[in-house]
Amino acid sequence: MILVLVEVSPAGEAIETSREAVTFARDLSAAGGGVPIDAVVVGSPDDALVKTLATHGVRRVHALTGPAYDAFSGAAWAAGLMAVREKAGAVVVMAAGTPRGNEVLAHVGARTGAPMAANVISFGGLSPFTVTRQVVGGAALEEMQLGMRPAIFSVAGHAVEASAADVPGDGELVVETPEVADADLVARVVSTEEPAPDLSGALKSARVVVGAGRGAGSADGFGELLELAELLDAPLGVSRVVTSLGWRPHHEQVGQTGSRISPDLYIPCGISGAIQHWAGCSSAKAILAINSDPDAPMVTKATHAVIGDLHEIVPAINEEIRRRRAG
Ligand SMILES: Cc1cc2nc3c(=O)[nH]c(=O)nc-3n(C[C@H](O)[C@H](O)[C@H](O)COP(=O)(O)OP(=O)(O)OC[C@H]3O[C@@H](n4cnc5c(N)ncnc54)[C@H](O)[C@@H]3O)c2cc1C
Repeated sequence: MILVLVEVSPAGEAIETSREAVTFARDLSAAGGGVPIDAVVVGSPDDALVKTLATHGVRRVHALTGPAYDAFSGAAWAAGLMAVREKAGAVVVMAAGTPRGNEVLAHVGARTGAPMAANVISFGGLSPFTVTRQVVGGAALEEMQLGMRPAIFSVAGHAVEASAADVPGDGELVVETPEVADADLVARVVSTEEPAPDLSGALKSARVVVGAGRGAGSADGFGELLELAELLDAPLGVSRVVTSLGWRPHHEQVGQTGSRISPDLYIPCGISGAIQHWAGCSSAKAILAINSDPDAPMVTKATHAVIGDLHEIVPAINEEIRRRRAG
């Protein structure tokens, strides 16, 4: 049996990436000759959720209930998943590659001693059980063999498109109340708050983005860069160093842990082009790098580059734009 942890939204629906994981499980099931797929959800699912999972091919929906499951705890969810797995004999344990999915599966891996592959995008065969997964924030792919059972892996978001099965599953609801040790409840969510409003929208959809990195020099070093951004009607996008130092707000960050941008023109000034920054800007159609180091990765990858001090080059560009517009 293939066991898939399905995360449920506050509205009581299976989240899209979990439905993608179930869709991925169907391919595995077919490769294994029709291995049944069971889902584990935390809490009491309503009929609509059970029906949705059945539509996606799920045979049984195991609902983990009890006070231990009132709030998220990676260890407690893993204990529940393990209890269902031992009772029902799963050979594969999966989840969506969300922060929670990866955390819970890491606990399952630690408890079983089996390796866990995070953010898998495809599987290459059952013997040996081989998967391909994203590493370095999606910048590289790695092939991994999962020789032990259960095979444990999470599915990277949007690696497959969630879809209904040709033949729906039975969708039988099984209520589970597994024992959870006190030690598994030590780290659990005690309160939640609404996320801050997403202010990065302009950055993600901009045609031109002016970038600024450590080369700006200090929190006071952004004057001419902001001026260039205003002249080009472009938002400012910055590196993580800049946000970590508190020079600019986090919603301006570009990269693996910031916004992914795809403008017609990106103008990174004083940004080295570390792989985590590149992950967020590599879709730019053209890059004009301004940097004092001719060997900086951003310079070597750029469409065009100006080598020198940004505090001299950017004011000169601003001046030229103003002069041409005045003319
Ligand atoms: C898990 C993880 C996630 C991360 N996520 C992100 C992310 O989302 N986004 C991100 O940006 N980083 C991210 N990082 C950090 C990343 O590895 C780099 O440390 C960061 O991008 C470097 O920022 P920087 O280019 O501004 O600084 P530096 O690497 O220090 O580069 C500064 C550049 O400025 C140039 N320079 C200096 N002075 C001048 C001047 N006067 N004029 C012109 N050029 C000048 C230098 O030649 C150099 O190329 C992440 C790191 C980790 C480990």
